[in-house]
Amino acid sequence: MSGTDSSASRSACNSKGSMIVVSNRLPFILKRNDKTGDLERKASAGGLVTAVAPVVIRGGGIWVGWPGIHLDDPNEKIPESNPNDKTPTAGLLSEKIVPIHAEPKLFDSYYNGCCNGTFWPLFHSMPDRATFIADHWKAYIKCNEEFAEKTVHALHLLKQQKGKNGSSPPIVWVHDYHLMLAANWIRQRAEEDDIKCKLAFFLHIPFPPWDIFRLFPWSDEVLQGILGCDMVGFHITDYCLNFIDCCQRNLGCRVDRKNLLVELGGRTICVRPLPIGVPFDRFVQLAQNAKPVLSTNQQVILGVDRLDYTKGLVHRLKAFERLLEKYPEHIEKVMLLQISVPSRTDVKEYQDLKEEMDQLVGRINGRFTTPNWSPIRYIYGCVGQDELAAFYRDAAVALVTPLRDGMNLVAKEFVACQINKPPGVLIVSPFAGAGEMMHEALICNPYELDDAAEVIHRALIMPEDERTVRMNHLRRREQLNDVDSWMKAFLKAMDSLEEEADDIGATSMQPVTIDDFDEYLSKYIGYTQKLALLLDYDGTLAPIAPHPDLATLPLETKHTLQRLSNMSDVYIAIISGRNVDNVKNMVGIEGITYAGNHGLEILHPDGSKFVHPMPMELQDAVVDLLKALQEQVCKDGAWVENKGALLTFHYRETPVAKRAALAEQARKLITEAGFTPAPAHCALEARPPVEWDKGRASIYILRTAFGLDWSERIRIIYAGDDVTDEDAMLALKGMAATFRIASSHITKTSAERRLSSTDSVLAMLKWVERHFSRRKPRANSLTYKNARKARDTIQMHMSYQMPAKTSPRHTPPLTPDKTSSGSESS
Ligand SMILES: O=P(O)(O)OC[C@H]1O[C@H](O[C@H]2O[C@H](CO)[C@@H](O)[C@H](O)[C@H]2O)[C@H](O)[C@@H](O)[C@@H]1O
Repeated sequence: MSGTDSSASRSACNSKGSMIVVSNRLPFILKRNDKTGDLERKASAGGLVTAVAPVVIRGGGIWVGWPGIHLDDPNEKIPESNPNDKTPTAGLLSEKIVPIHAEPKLFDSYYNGCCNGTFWPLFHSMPDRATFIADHWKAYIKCNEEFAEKTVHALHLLKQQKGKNGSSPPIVWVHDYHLMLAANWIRQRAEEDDIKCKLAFFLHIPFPPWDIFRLFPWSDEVLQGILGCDMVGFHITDYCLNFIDCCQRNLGCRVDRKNLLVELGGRTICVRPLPIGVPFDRFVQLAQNAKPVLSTNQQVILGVDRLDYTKGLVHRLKAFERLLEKYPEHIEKVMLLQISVPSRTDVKEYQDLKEEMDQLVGRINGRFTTPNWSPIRYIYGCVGQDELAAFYRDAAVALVTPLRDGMNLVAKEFVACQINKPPGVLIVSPFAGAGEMMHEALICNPYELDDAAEVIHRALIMPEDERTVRMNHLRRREQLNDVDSWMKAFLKAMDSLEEEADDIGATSMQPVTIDDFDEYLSKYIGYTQKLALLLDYDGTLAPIAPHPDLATLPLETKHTLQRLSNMSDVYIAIISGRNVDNVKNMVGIEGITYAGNHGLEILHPDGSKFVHPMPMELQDAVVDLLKALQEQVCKDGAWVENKGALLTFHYRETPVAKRAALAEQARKLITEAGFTPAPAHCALEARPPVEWDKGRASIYILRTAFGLDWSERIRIIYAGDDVTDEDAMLALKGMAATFRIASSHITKTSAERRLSSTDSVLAMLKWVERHFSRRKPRANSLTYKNARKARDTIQMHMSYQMPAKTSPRHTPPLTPDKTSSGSESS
């Protein structure tokens, strides 16, 4: 028995039957010892094997697969594992192995021809790279028959061992695109032999949309083969829906998209998203123990991939080149470390890709290299687990930008190894399964080189607190959803098959009764323990009025907010462009957080205040600008609101015909004074040249003001109506449900949803109230004590600089800057 004894394996063996795993390869490969001529096992350290092998071993199950070598004598005995082997497969006795033997030419046609020449590119939505050759397909059928036959043999072996009235029926779990036909034959043969079993299939690569899938001439057979199972698993819901769509269109199956069910020949097949994870704790351990291998003070951008055309490596290098063109400030400051693991090296396409990569690396290095620095360090080869963990741990940015990928475990391994403080940033392609769940990563379309360069730039300059919040979320999710929990989810799905399979008739007829918030927010909030509500004031909570003093909070909104503020699990901050005392006055609720001047001042519920430091020259500049605006543009009803650190030039009461000219004049004055003019509703905000906005303020509030314990499940909602709210929506992208309030469609927004008015905001708040209403009121102010502690301990990193009038806005340092920390006063 191996040392690995996962909780998934223990739960699998409480009451369940055995498991037979069927995969193209066994969980180890056989090699012949050059000297002795004996066969030896070479163990696999992959995450999948780590999770699945213990379950098979503990349940007395069997593994069916190809041993990685063509044996002259198919009866040659499979050796036991080496006594020093500590990997999870060590306990898999040779009697629990059923090896596949196939004639080498046939196997080549099946494996290289059909699996990797046809299904691999087609299922990755790259049909131009796919070949459709009848002989390859015939070989695929033959090999799948062989796998099915050997699996039925394994079922017989189990039946003999357990006796006729033994435990519950075994689970037969067929893996991946190599074996899409096997399940149907296993079912038929098992039925003929009167052997009961539950059949499952899991696809590790994407399942393509119908328009791509139907290009395969024998696509119906593939679907029928998979539908031989009771349960079919994919990484993400999109692939499930693609599969269901194909079943309906190709085979005319009755389907239920809501409950993910397909009906064929009187049987109901459950389709389930089962996103795979990584052995999180193992990677943490590796990262803790690995010695540093990167001796550089440059920011390292890391890429780790098999050298495969699906991984977008050429696009990645070009995006990096674009970054250096657009942002030369990164020259000599950053380095792209690309590790490309050799793969399918005897296939022409892969050889061509290697050639292209070699040339591109040479060209980019040739173009940008300086005497002290080369932009790309390229490793073509394998790296050990320890070294890999060190790369993951010490990289500033991980670039995971495949053109298409079933899941992508590099993204997850990177996150697991990010144990350093402050952490790095993950960039993921939306075309990887990982991109669907890792919301807090920066999303980057690898095809759009300019945008990719922008995203890399954003990652390189991302403030420390934003990096920390994003990485905390990412790590927590991956720790919860590690490979063991994937295994558990699979076993649970197999357990509940009977109940779910009965549902198709009943559920597909049910009318949809849920409203918009139910659809969007309940999915997002789910069983959340805590909710952070970040709300803008003017135009969001209060309708726009002719004058700021008249923009009062509607009573119903006030009462709803009041009740929400008394709920133990709801945390509220009002984040406004008004000055903080003014907005607190307008809202008039005690015990919540107020941020004024777009977050430059933050008033905590306990009365203490955070004030972003404002150097003298900037204070003087505000006074000068106020004077200039008052003297030159405060006419025809226009006026300046003096908010202390900030100014707003209002022209709502100016006749429409005169507004544009007046606003233009004001814009000039604001720019000349070294401030940034930001358009608001009939107003121009003069924003100081500081890297602090509603985005940074939101992150600060979430991290410190609320005193939240991030090991709990926390959800965030942000709502705002203004361009200044876009800063927050961008900073919270992927981490929050975001609403932009606008009466009509807006083209440029980072928000996920639009709400048409302040009335819709109230409706949303009431939805939240209903959702959380069964919880107890806040007992004491312990939370705020925690918050105070958190604020006291956090290092704020911000600095001001009065820029030369034409220079870009100042970027705060990435390392703690003790001389310019924000001030806290009670
Ligand atoms: O961040 P917010 O809470 O949305 O504040 C943005 C600005 O709101 C106020 O001005 C706007 O609302 C006024 C009242 O409805 C309206 O008269 C004006 O035309 C709007 O621009 C406030 O006066 C500003 O200080 C805020 O920056």
